[in-house]
Amino acid sequence: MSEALHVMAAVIRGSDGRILIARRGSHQDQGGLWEFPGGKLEPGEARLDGLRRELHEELGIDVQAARPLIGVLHHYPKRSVWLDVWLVSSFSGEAHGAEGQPLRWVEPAALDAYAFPEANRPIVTAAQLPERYLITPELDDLGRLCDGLEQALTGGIRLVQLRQNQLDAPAYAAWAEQLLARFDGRIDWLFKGSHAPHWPGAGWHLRASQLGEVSREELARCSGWTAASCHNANELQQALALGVDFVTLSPLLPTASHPQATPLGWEQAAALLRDFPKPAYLLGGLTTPQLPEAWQHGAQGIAGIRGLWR
Ligand SMILES: Nc1nc2c([nH]c(=O)n2[C@H]2C[C@H](O)[C@@H](COP(=O)(O)OP(=O)(O)OP(=O)(O)O)O2)c(=O)[nH]1
Ligand SMILES: [Mg+2]
Repeated sequence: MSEALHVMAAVIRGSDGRILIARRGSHQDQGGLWEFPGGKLEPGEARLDGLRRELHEELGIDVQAARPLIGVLHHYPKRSVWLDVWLVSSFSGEAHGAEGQPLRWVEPAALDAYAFPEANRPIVTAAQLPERYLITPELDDLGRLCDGLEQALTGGIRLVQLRQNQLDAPAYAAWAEQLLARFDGRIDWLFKGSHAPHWPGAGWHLRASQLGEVSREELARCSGWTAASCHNANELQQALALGVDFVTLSPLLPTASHPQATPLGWEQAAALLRDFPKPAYLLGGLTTPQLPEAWQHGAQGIAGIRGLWR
């Protein structure tokens, strides 16, 4: 990281949820491609100051609320860049291309249609994913699960992993189909299992032990989000090599569901995520008020069963 160019960049989210992108000039590095506005941090400059300065210079806006979103170290043939990307959720002024660059406000899902530099793939994913990832508790009754999910939706949850380790594969598939029908389009689901789920748009969450078994071809059969459970540097590397969209990293703190596991703690998690260029949710003993701490330690947000249920 020391020799990489430290670049501050912003995912700027307007009040309607759309995201601002700009087109790089043809004379610039990565010219002609779309980017998240920003630029090089100056020597001795604090990160947030650099972000404010760049957005003022390039867009004529003043940042009012921003927090870290994702850090991506990327090696281009001619230079290495550390893209230090923040989410800007409030600003004053009217954004305009102060350097003559074209701008566009885009729905998060539509970002996939734009050509970005190679380093940007995980930033686009981070811009599309929410800050919380709910993992369902194991319940013996589908009706109770539905009631709890309705409450979670009211509380702003929209990304959910169906974890029901008490069910065999056919029973699990039956629940999955009923839940897909019932919550039609309101939840982004990730399912577990030995094969990619075949339902359109359904995601797939791999156990750590599947990282060495699943092929990239099998992963590509999944039309929704792909994710993996990771617990150490080795599993994070495997997840990166396989090419999942995001991971969970656990256990952060002691939990009731995994009492025998040794917790990572905040500092070790932050050290692991510094070198990991994909969105990661911290998991284990966390609740919503700890989100800002998770962001400060390099995470996309938090995942949880009990901590996010109700
Ligand atoms: N701002 C920004 N830079 C990106 C993105 N993706 C990506 O690979 N980069 C690379 C391209 C450049 O090598 C570097 C950013 O430097 P820059 O050219 O924007 O720096 P700057 O605004 O200070 O510009 P300049 O005055 O040197 O032209 O990071 C992105 O989404 N936003
Ligand atoms: Mg720039």
